[in-house]
Amino acid sequence: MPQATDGMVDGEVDGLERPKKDWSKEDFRPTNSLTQPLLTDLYQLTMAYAYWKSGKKDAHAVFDLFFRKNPFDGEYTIFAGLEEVLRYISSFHFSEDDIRYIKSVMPPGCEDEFFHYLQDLTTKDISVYAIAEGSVVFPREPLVRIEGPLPVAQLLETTLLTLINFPSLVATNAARIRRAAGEKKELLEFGLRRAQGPDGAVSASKYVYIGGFDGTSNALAGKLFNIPAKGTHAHSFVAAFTSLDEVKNMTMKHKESGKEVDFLELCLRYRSEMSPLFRVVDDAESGSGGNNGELAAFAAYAMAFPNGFLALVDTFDTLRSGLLNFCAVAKALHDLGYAAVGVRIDSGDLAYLSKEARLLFKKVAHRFSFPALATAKIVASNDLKEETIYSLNEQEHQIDCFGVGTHLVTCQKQPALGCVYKLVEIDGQPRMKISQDAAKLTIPGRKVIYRIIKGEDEYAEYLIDVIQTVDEPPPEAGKRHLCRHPFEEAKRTYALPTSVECLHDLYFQNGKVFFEKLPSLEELRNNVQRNLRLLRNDHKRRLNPTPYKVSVSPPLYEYLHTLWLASAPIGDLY
Ligand SMILES: Nc1ncnc2c1ncn2[C@@H]1O[C@H](COP(=O)(O)OP(=O)(O)OP(=O)(O)O)[C@@H](O)[C@H]1O
Ligand SMILES: O=P(O)(O)OC[C@H]1O[C@H](OP(=O)(O)OP(=O)(O)O)[C@H](O)[C@@H]1O
Ligand SMILES: O=C(O)c1cccnc1
Ligand SMILES: [Mg+2]
Repeated sequence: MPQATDGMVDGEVDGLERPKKDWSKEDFRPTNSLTQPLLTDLYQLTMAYAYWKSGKKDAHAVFDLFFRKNPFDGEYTIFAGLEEVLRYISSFHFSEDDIRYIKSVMPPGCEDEFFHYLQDLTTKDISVYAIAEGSVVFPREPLVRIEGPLPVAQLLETTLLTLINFPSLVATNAARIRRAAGEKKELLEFGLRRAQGPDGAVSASKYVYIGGFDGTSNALAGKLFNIPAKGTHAHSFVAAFTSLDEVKNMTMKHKESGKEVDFLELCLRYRSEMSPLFRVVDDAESGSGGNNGELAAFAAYAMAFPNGFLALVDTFDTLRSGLLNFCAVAKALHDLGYAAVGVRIDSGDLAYLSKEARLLFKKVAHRFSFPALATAKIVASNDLKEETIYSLNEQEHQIDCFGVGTHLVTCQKQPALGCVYKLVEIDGQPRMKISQDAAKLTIPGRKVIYRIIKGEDEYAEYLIDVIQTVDEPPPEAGKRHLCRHPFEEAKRTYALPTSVECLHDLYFQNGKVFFEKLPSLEELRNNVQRNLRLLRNDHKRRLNPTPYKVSVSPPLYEYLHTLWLASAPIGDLY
């Protein structure tokens, strides 16, 4: 049985050096077999037919995928899902069975030749430009730019959106919870049972790891993505033991000497000696102190995992039973040469109970010459969310590890990110979706984003992003660059870059994925932390964060406004 040195029972992957990702060894297909060309809205297929029918099958289209508002009342988003997009695009193909189905649902009268066209359709003429996965991104920035034949690029819309919206949302949620908890705390994802189905769960486990969580209870996600799989135990394990008789006469050997002792007897002796510190009268017969079933469960778990003993202490009474039973078993383990790990608290006032637990650990550590107990790990769970963690911080909690499930994986505070996919150019002609609401205008044409960075090394920070047309020269380090608000004329600023990063890169062309540009999950996780370090604190704070500036270059401003005026009809008042 693999055991974690940090006490959580965990999978073998943790603690091992992770080898550099070798993509050639992978079957580069979508993780979820539901990710296939038919996983789209029917209207993509009907539009593809109408494009084909009207002679637009070879029109060259450019689509931008972007969102308009950051989630969770925040001012940043973590971009995630690109690898799955590439897995999907590179394996895109309609099966014969798909074609039969499409024929059956398309309006009657569609020409047969279209279905032959669909059957032979590939993404070999599609190019995918994107921002690196794990980057911090902002409203209106094209996260992905798809170029290629109109019907094919159109058919990708819905699937790409579903492959990016949830991953980016849940990775952002995780990054926010990491920020609330602080760098030093351990964060575990416990959401599988409450997630929106198997894909919601597995995706969440993957992307919250990228966002800054340390591990997951989801064993399949651990296996699929090499994420540390970790966990404690449930209330059912405690409830399954009702009396001390169930672990009576079980002996345990000393780790070094091999000397055998009656483990339960040792636990009972310590419980009795410790009970005054817990202000209970310990009487194993009447059960007036620590609950006997609970002690039996803890003893059984400790015997199974002597190096990884972490007890769920809130089944009966955290202060009077759970913590007492834990300390007694921990001391018995200590006598046998093992180190207990800690406790999990899953109900009640988590700040108060964690502080009381720490005090009791310190008292027992001192009284029983058992110093390691003073720093035993305290895990907390129970409906945790970002706000609760901030509140627990204010109350000076003593929690070392947060187990977070429902709110994290379902993104209860904001259950969807609103990425959209808009046509911005066709056959070299710019396209713009006009709206009364300036925030909803699309920025036309093929564009690229530059991120202007101020300062170096530990003083480096993101200053402003500037969207330009692909033909413009990039901003240069050390040269003032004029950046304009995309829609408000008076809002302009000069920015002086110390360095400039081009955010877009080419990831797929001529049917080939540029694997050398794809990071491993570990590298993605590091990329998120690097990006967040470079983002100023005022953009990241919880309350009323400052919006990060996303600007356009003067030529793009002119281009966009000329097109806007040309496209907006003029009214006639009379
Ligand atoms: N000190 C605290 N400050 C702020 N929120 C807390 C604190 N302690 C716990 N919470 C949160 O308060 C909520 C308590 O949930 P709830 O009222 O269901 O109580 P419970 O402890 O689960 O009780 P029960 O055992 O009766 O189900 C949880 O969402 C938990 O995360
Ligand atoms: O509260 P969440 O953030 O969703 O975290 C996951 C929850 O799932 C478990 O509870 P459950 O009652 O299902 O089982 P248990 O017996 O292990 O507590 C765990 O104890 C947490 O309370
Ligand atoms: O391992 C745990 O403690 C765990 C796993 C899933 C859900 N709640 C808790
Ligand atoms: Mg629970």
